[in-house]
Amino acid sequence: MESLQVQEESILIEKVCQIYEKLSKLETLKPSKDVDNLFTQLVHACIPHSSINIANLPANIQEIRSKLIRLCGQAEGLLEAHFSTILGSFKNPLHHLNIFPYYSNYLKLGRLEYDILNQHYSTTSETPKRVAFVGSGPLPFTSIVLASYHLKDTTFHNYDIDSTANSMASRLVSADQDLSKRMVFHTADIMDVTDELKDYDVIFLAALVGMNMDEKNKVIQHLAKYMAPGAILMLRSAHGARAFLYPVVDPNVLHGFNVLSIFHPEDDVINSVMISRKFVEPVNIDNNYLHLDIGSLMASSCKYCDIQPFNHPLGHMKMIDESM
Ligand SMILES: C[S@@+](CC[C@H](N)C(=O)[O-])C[C@H]1O[C@@H](n2cnc3c(N)ncnc32)[C@H](O)[C@@H]1O
Repeated sequence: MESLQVQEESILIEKVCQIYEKLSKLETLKPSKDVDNLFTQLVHACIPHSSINIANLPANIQEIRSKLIRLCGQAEGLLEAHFSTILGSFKNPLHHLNIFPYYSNYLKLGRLEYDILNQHYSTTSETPKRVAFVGSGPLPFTSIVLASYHLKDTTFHNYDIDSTANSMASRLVSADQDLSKRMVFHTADIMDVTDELKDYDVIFLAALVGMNMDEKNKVIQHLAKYMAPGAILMLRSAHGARAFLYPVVDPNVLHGFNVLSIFHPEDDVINSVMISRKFVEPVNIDNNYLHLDIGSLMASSCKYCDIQPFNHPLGHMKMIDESM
């Protein structure tokens, strides 16, 4: 690695550790000038470094990273609850969403996720009718943005383990004729939700559900078990130094799914977007049933990892899934 890059990365790591030290000493992570200032510094420090490979960092930095991700998750939850409370005081909260400082980021992320979903969802012009968002929180902006601007006939089922988050979230849409009917809220740990998961054409998994690799993989394997064959799983991950802020989803552990593409934004959208499709029915090859597990055969690069299947050894396999 170039010495300049090594130098830049050690400056970044020094800065991240300094910010972590200050955040970890704060009484509370509720929105305040100090908290906002520290997180703004953290985001501005991380965004430019998309080439750093977090997996190569030493154990002590990895430990700081996993603690920092939890602090970021806590602060995000408190920030969303704070603004959801303010928005809930308006007659129609949906007319005031832009008071949230990162609303434009959600508009961009929603557009990005919609475009990627649109590209892979289906060769026919149909759109998903039932979408679940897992980890919707007190400010379910992704569901609101998709329902308002992109998927106007789709019903959104929002799952959150926290009943307070759900009552705050449902308050935001209750005054709206359309969204009050198309936004449903379920209070549950997603790990306890089983059969109903097969009812969804698309499931979004929030970045903050599963705060480390093990927890994230447990949720993904649970979804793999209960989702309908061919249904789409949209995941939020992180790339480069953005992985100091959010958990990373490793495409190679998505057993049960074909990873169709991964997009790493270069602008101020923090999350990477990964789209995958649950395996279709087993394919009968000369009477030996075989699950289509080409995920592990996939080649992937970085930047825009539009994962293309190799000419895999079973090339003669009849693909039920038209998008292969
Ligand atoms: C604060 S929101 C933030 C969503 C954020 N925009 C994202 O993409 O992650 C994350 C929510 O996930 C919820 N959550 C965490 N683990 C969960 C689980 N196992 N089942 C359902 N909801 C969960 C938390 O209660 C929290 O409200």
